[in-house]
Amino acid sequence: MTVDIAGRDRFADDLVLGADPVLEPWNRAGLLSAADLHLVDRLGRLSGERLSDTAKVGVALAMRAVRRGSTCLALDQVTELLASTESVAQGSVAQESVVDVRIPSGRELFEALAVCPLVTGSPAGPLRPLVLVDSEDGPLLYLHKYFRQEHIIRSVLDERAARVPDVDPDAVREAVYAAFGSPDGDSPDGDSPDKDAEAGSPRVDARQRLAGFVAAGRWITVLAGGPGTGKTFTVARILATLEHLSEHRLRIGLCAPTGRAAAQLESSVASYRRDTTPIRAVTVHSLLGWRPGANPRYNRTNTLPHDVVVVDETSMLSMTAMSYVLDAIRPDARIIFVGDPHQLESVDAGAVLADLVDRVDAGEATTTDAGRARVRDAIASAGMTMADDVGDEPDPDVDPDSVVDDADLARISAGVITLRRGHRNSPGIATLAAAINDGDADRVAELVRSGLPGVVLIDPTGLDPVQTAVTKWGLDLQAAAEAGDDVAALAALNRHRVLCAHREGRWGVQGWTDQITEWTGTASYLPLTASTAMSQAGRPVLVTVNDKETDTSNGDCGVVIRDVRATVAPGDPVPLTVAFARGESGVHRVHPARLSDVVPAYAMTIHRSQGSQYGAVTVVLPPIGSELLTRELLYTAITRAQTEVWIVGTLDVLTAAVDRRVARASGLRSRIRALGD
Ligand SMILES: Nc1ncnc2c1ncn2[C@@H]1O[C@H](COP(=O)(O)OP(=O)(O)OP(=O)(O)O)[C@@H](O)[C@H]1O
Repeated sequence: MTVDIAGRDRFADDLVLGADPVLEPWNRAGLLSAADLHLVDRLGRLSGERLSDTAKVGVALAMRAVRRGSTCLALDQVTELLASTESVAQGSVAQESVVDVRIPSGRELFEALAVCPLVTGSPAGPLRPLVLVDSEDGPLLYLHKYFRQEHIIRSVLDERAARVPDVDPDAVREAVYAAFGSPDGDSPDGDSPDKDAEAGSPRVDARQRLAGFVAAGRWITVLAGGPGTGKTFTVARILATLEHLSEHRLRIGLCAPTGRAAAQLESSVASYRRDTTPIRAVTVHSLLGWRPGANPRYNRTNTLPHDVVVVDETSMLSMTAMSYVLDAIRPDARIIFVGDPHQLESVDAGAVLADLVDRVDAGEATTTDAGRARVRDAIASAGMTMADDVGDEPDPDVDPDSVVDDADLARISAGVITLRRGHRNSPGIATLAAAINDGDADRVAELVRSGLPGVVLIDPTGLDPVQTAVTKWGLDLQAAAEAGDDVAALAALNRHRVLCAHREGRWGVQGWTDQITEWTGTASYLPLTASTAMSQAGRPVLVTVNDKETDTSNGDCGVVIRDVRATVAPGDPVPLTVAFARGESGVHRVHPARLSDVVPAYAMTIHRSQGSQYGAVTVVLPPIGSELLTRELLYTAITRAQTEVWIVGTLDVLTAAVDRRVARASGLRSRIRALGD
C-alpha cells in the first residue's frame, strides 16, 4: 500500500526516532502511532522472546484497533480497514512524498500470531497478553484485557437469557395494564381514557406496552429507539409495572454514562411517574463506585443492592463500562439498557449497544421455544398482531407499527424491543433518519433534493440562509439575556445549535464560534473563549466537568444573563449570572466566577450533542476523506433537530457519509472459539 504523506508534519509528536525498522515505515506513513510501537517494544521485552516481523505488525495493529474504538483486530479485514481510514496515494505522486508499506494478508498474520510467544506463552514465563480466536468474521486478535471483558459480557448475557424471572403471567398482565393501560382503552390505574387525555398524558403505543411485558419477563431487556420515541416514558411505566409486581419496595438504580444524561434521565422519569417518590439517577461510574485508575467498588463479589438497574444512553457506554455493569448486578436483579443503537458509539473501545442488537440478528442471542411462545402471548396481550395473522392487503384498521414480523419476534424473544414511532422529530427529519440508517444513499439524495419538509441542504459557498437563522438566534438570546429574562433566554438557547464534526479549523467548532460572533455583531477584539464568554450577557456556555458544588454536570448548557434580581448600587452595572434549565420549567442560577470549566456553546461537536435535542440544528459536515464522516455521525447530528435541520455540505459529502459506517471490530456479534484450547 502506498500512503501519501505530503501533508504530514515531519516533526509530528507521533514520529518515533530510532523506531523498529519493521514498523518505522508504518509510523512514518501515519498508520501506526508512537503508542502502538511502544506497546510492541514493551511486550517483546517482557516476553523475552524475539517476535517475527509479521507478528510485530499484527500486535501493533491490534493496539491501533483499540485506539480507534474496536475491541479486537479482525485479521481478514486489515487491508480494507487501513484503506478506508487513511489517505492512500492515488495516481502519480512525487516519490519523496509517499511511503510504501507491505500489508501482510490475513493468512500471514494468522500464521505468525498463532506461534507468537505473546499468544502462546513462552519458556521465559506464562505471559500471554494477546488472545487469538476464530470467529465467523475470521480470526480475531485481542489484547487480553478486552478479551476478558468481552467474555464477561457474553457469559452474563447468555447466563441471564437461559433463565427467566419467576412471575405469574396473570399478575404480569395486571401490572402492565395498570401501568400502561390495556389495549381496549382503559387508562393506567383504571382512569378512563378520556380522563387521561384531558390530563394531557399521551396514549401509550402498543409497542411501549409490549416493552412492559418483555421487561417483566426477562432479566435483561434492551429498549432501543431513536430520539423522542418515548423510551424514558416507557421506562417510567416499566418501573411502575415492576413495582406493582414486587412484594417489597423495589431498590431502583438509574444511571447513564454522563452526568448530564443522568440528570436528564432523573428529571424525565420523575415527570412521567405517578409515584411522587423521587429516584436519583447517577453516572455509571458513581453507581459502580468506580474511580479513575482503580477497579469498581461493586463487582461480582460485592454486588449492587438494586433490584432493577436502568442504564440510559447505552450507546455511549464503553465495553469496559458495560462489562463492569454486568459483573456488578445481582443475578436476580433486572437490567434495562436504554438507547439508540444507530447513534455514535462510545469514545472508548466498544459499540456495545449496537453489538447487543446485532448479535440477535446474527442468531447469536440465546432464545428458547418456551420463550418465544411466551412472547407471542405477550404480543397478543399488548394489543399487537403477528404478521402471519394479517392478510397481504394493508388493513386501515391495523396500525403497521403494532404488527410483529419474524425478525422482530426473534429480537423481542431475545429481549430487544425497538420503539419506532417518533413523538418529537418532524416527520421529514424522521424519514431522512430512517433512510440514513438503511444506508440508502440514493434515497437520502432523492429526499434531500425533493425538498423534504424541515430539511435543507446548504452549499458551503452560499451560507446566507444559515446566517439569517443563526444570527436571529444569537440576537434573540442576547435580547432575553440583557433583559434578565432567564426563562426566555433558556427557551431561546434550545431553539438552535450549530453542530460540527471537528473541534478545530474553519469548519470546526472554533471557526463557527468566531463566525457566529461576527454575524451577531458581538465579536470583540478578544476571541470568544471560556472567560470572555462569561463576561457577556447572551453567551451560551457548555459545562465540561461534573461539579457537585455548583450542581452542574459535564454537558450542561446554560446562558449568561443579567441578574436583574441582584441588588446593585445606583449607577453600578447589573451583574451577570449563568442560567441552566432544570426539569420542565425550573431554572438553576450560578455565579460565573464559580464555573471554572466551561466553553462557549454557539457551536459544539456532534459527539458532545448526543442525548440533547434542539428546535433547529445547523449540521456542518466534514469534507470527504475525513475519518469522522460516517453514517452514525450524520444520523446523530440530524436527529438532534426537532423541527428543522440545515445541512452544510454538498450532496456528494452527504451520500459519502451514508455510505460509510463506523467500522468497529468486536467478537460480541458472532460466536467465537479460542484457538489452541
Ligand atoms: N405513546 C405516546 N404518544 C404520544 N406522545 C408520547 C408517547 N410516548 C412518549 N410520548 C412523548 O414523546 C416525548 C418524548 O418521550 P421520551 O422523552 O420518553 O422519549 P425518549 O425516547 O426517551 O427521547 P430521548 O432519549 O431522545 O430524550 C415526550 O414528550 C413524551 O411525553
